[in-house]
Amino acid sequence: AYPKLPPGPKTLPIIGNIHQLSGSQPHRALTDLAKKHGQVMHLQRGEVSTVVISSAQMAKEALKTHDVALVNRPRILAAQTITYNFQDVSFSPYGGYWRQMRKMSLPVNLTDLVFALTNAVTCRSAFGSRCTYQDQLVQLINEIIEVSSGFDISDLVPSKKFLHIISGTVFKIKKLQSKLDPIFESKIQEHKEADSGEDMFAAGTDTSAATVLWVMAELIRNPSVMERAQAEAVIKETLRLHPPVPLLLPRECREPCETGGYDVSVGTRVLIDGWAINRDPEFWEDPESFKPERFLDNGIEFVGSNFEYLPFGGGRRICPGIAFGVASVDLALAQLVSHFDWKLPGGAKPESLDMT
Ligand code: HEM
Repeated sequence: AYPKLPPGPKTLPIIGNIHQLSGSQPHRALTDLAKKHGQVMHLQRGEVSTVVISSAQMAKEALKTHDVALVNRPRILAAQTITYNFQDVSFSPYGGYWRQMRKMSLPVNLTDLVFALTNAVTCRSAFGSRCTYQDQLVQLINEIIEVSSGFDISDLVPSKKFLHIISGTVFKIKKLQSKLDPIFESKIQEHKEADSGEDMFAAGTDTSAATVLWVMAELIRNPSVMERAQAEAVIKETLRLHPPVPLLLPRECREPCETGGYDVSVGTRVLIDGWAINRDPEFWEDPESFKPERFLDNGIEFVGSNFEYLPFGGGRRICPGIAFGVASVDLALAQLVSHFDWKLPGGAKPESLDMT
């Protein structure tokens, strides 16, 4: 017998439904289609048979009941190339290697990391871009701090120039300068030649950064929230309305299963529309409004046990970076919100912010 496929829009020859998904925000197109065809919907995207899930109840079936059946990722070409044949966590097939990779942890030198962080922040603010020579720069800055501490002979006996030469200080400083200059030169050169596209791309795809920016946008539009900002509730509400990975990462069926009464066969791509689910009026009162208060006492957590809230996905392939991601967002926001008042330039109205 033929498998019982979920309902879906009519397909065209060869392309199937691709024409209905063009544009930069497929989650919005999928959410609109699901309103017509249902919370479990079938689409043909070229050769790829795809099931789209757009409700908490169906997401629970997919991520909990059928977690093992739907635990694989599709073999996306870009991922295959960039990760040298799926050697990363996100796209490696389910199995021993993936399990090992998820567990992997390394000892770190916290001092180096913190230094690198503050340096990276400074570097980005000063130059507007990432530092190619960050390691060398950190090393150089350490040495510069050492010779600038005011305890060098040249600082203690400033008038006796010959001492500065004999002690080697002058030579040391000149050497530091000769190492530092080319780094600054190359930064200036890069800046002149910059096609800022790459940077924009990096920033746009960085989940934590995207979250911080969305929080800031929401706080500018909702100044009263800014005052009584309960950081975690604000972050949760922002991730509800603006999940940086709105369709989670795609799954691929590895064992036949049934979702919502429909058959899902091996090889079918399964997309979970977190964006639609996070805004489902059945669960969320006034779902389009930014109201962090709703998270103060609803007990909803990031960890994927509430299937009406899926910013980090769920099941075995849930995001392993939740704690890290939330901490980074929290850290950045604490700096931004507590030290500055934020308004739009030129007296622009907060309502004029483009929230798409
Ligand atoms: C606000 C920040 C972040 C958001 C919203 C986010 C969201 C997500 C989502 C939706 C998935 C797909 C889960 C699924 O398929 O059910 C995912 C997977 C993943 N995330 Fe995150 N993420 C964030 C930060 C991070 C950070 C900081 C790291 C690493 C330090 C990270 C590492 C990963 C990895 C490795 C996977 C693939 C897991 C697997 O396939 O087994 N994420 N993330």
